[in-house]
Amino acid sequence: MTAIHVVRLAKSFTYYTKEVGMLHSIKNLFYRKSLTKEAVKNISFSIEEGEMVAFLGPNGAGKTTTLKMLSGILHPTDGELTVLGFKPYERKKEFKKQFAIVMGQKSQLWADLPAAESILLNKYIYQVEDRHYKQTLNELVELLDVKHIMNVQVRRLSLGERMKMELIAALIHKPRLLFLDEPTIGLDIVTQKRVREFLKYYNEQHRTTIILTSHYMKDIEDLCKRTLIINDGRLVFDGDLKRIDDVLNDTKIIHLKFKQYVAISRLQSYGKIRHSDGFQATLEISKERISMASRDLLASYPVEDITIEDIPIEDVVLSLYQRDERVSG
Ligand SMILES: Nc1ncnc2c1ncn2[C@@H]1O[C@H](COP(=O)(O)OP(=O)(O)OP(=O)(O)O)[C@@H](O)[C@H]1O
Repeated sequence: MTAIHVVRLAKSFTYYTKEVGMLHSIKNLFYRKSLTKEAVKNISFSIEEGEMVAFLGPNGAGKTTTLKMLSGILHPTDGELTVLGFKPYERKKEFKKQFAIVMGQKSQLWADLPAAESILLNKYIYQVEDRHYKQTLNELVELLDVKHIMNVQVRRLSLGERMKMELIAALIHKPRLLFLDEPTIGLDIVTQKRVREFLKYYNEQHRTTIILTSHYMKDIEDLCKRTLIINDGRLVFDGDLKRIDDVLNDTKIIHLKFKQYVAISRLQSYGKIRHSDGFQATLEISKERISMASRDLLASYPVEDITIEDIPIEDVVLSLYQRDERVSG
């Protein structure tokens, strides 16, 4: 079943500029210059129930605006939008019961109370039956290993502990759709991994549709088979991020360590030189030529060590932000 269906969705904001100074303030009483910002420009996509999809893009690309339209906070300017069979902007009670939002940078728990109290409050807001509440709470508490801190004031919890509580509070009513906005931001590597493992397991067990934004590529690589990339309000990539390298990038990186000095000019014919000091060199060589070039380098120069790497996925994604056309992966 399709969870989210979006056709030519668009959102523009009209806002007013105001110059500084008394004279301008008086002028503004009679005349205000209005500007229009097209934050989301005719994007179309569908997400099936149970999918875990990443939503990426540079700052100001239109991610939050899109997520706000999907959750009913903003009304679209144009286009069609169906989420779990509802028009989100109608804000029906039944729709609100079926999704949850977790934001890494903004807590939804009462800071002065233990998380258990906020979670209980959500039970009443979402009218979760006692039996289901106990069952879900036990499952989540066990999976996230937080039994010992359920009654600690939220403001006393570490960032990682708080994020686990945010997840429990968001999932206590078993939403069918979960929006995760930077869920691992600021967490140490071990806790990031723990949160990722939990999300993966939870998605597999409950088939909850999850949309995730994150600046950590590891989150996306580990969790999402599908990534939507938005740039300047347009959808520029829809596919598996692992495939983005095949589609967009035709080079690899080769690191060389020499036993003796090798002049930079002798390496230029192999490809683009990223760095060279005579004893170490880093080159970008086309994927087609990489095996021949490495054989040749080993045979012709006093090579002590050689490693071949893919271009980091962050760099490939960055190159996509600088292009205009859409790419499929
Ligand atoms: N209420 C508003 N009025 C005017 N412009 C807005 C409004 N909300 C967002 N914008 C503009 O729309 C564009 C998209 O903003 P949005 O917050 O969706 O980006 P984003 O991809 O979530 O960025 P970030 O990663 O920085 O959070 C930005 O240029 C932003 O300044």
